[in-house]
Amino acid sequence: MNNTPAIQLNDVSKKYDDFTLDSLSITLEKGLAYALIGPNGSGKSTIFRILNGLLQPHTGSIKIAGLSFQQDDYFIKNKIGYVPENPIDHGRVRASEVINFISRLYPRWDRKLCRDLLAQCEVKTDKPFNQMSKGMKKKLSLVLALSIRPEILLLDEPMDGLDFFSQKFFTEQIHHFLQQEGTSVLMATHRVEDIRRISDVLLLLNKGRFLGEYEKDQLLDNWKTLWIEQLPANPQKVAGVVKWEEGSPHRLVSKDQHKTVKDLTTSGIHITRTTPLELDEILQTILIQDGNPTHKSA
Ligand SMILES: Nc1ncnc2c1ncn2[C@@H]1O[C@H](COP(=O)(O)OP(=O)(O)OP(=O)(O)O)[C@@H](O)[C@H]1O
Repeated sequence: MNNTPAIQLNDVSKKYDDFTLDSLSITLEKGLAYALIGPNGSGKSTIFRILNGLLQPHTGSIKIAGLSFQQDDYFIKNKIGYVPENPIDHGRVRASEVINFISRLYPRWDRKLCRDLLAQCEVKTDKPFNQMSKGMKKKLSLVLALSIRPEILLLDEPMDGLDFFSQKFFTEQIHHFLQQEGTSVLMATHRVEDIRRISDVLLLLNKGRFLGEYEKDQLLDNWKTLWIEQLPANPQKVAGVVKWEEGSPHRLVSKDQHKTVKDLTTSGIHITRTTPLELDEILQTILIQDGNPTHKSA
């Protein structure tokens, strides 16, 4: 089996007047789904454009399936299915002509898959592109990206503008590619449902700075809310505690429930209840606090 990573970024940086993508080094393993998460303007689309070869970084090196753009631009582009945040504007050209044109650029183009996907998600191809609705354009963009039978799917807000049925339909298609075709996925999204349904690993970014990678299931297992009647003298010193709120009972949020339980038990503090945390609260806490415990009074 080929274990070459899907994507490797080493010390990649990009500078605009008021924004710097700061020395990003990450490795994305083959066959996994990664969610790129960060507030508006944190650099997600910039990373996608760099990965597509549309934007040159100021420093660093990029490998896609072990290949670099300098040596293998053509081979790399054949491997990537890209859904941009805003679909490319094809003006008055009909969707059928767009499909025809794109199909000739990709050697692995799957004509039957394209036809089936278009029929199932009800995209009509006889309309000029600029007369299609926002959701229809996004669906066409997804169908095109999947029909090239990509090794790597780069999805920038893929569900933005889609109705519920289409969201479900394309989530299933992405799962199919992940599980049956070994495709690797990198998806930028602000939607917690998409992170929950599609991703294995979360990559967190804030203001151009990479905060770290987290396995989604581990995050949900480790982060818990612990309810206690008696507050420790120094809650910030209890292992794993990232924030606490005074109340009756007091609420402790732990990023490592086992360590926190052990510490509290050693101090003789009784935990009345342990409850799960929503993924959005976990992500928000990591993004806002950047590792520093916070406290809310009653
Ligand atoms: N061509 C450009 N010239 C100057 N600044 C740019 C350019 N493109 C992006 N930026 C800036 O880079 C920063 C990151 O933008 P980017 O689009 O990568 O963020 P994002 O995380 O995708 O945001 P969002 O979640 O809102 O889509 C922003 O401050 C943006 O204004």
